[in-house]
Amino acid sequence: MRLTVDDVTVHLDHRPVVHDVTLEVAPGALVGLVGPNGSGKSSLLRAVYRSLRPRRGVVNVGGDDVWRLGPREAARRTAAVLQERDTTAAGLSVAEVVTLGRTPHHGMMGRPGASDREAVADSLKRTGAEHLAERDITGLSGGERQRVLLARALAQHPHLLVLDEVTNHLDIRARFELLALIRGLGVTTLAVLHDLDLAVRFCEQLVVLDEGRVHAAGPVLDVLTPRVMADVFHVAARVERHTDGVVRINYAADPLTALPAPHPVPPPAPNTWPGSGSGSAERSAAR
Ligand SMILES: Nc1ncnc2c1ncn2[C@@H]1O[C@H](COP(=O)(O)OP(=O)(O)OP(=O)(O)O)[C@@H](O)[C@H]1O
Repeated sequence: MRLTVDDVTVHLDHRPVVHDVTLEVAPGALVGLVGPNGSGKSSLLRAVYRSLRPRRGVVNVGGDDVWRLGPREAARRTAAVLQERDTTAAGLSVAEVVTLGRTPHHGMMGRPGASDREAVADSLKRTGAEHLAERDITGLSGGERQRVLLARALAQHPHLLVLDEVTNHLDIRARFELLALIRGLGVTTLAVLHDLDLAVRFCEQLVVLDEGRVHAAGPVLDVLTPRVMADVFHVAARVERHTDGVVRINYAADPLTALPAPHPVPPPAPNTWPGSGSGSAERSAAR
């Protein structure tokens, strides 16, 4: 399903923190929502997953304004994975936590049936968390826990997934694994990502928020120009597609002042490190 956010303004504490934001996520696409601290990313996301009512504007999922749907119908469409440590699940097994994702389908009082058990098993499998099913949720590592929370969201069978900094606190391998998993899901996803290096690698499209407004939106290479890197993120960097096809950020030697060279500098050839012996070969060749 398609997500459209149309002219949304969000107030917190009687002041606007998100101003007139319009954006779109095509069905099945993964769009990264990036921006500096305090730019309004989480507040905008809250308006999308129906936790903070916008002062103005419309959030539309699959053709319906989510703020006009009942909470249960909205929960059937949208699942959120957030960065906060969710203590409501303390004492539950992983399988029980993932089963909570089925609540919008069978209701608070309803008992999970065969289709719910199937959905739980399937989402544990898709997230590689089957082996954790009987573990207590509180005893998991940060990476394991994020997988389980993603499994709970998938068990909801959402049409839209919203993710708020789900890679925080994960080690580098776990970050790559989680984002590769999310990208492979094929579910329409809007993800707040703090780590720009991961955002450019895994998202085809980005929305850059700055001071609550959309500063730029579109394909990564069009959006993260040196100008935007400087004006919004206040660092000197170029975002480039390297010869291996991967988009990477090339930061200046001193990212706080100078721009890097226009093209990535190739890494030194093997055996040219000081003391490796080939330096002397080079020197003799130069003689
Ligand atoms: N509960 C609140 N009450 C009042 N102001 C808030 C509240 N939560 C956030 N804000 C303010 O709203 C603005 C946007 O905050 P928000 O958390 O949406 O930004 P963010 O881009 O997600 O930030 P970060 O990258 O630091 O997580 C900030 O100025 C913040 O101080």
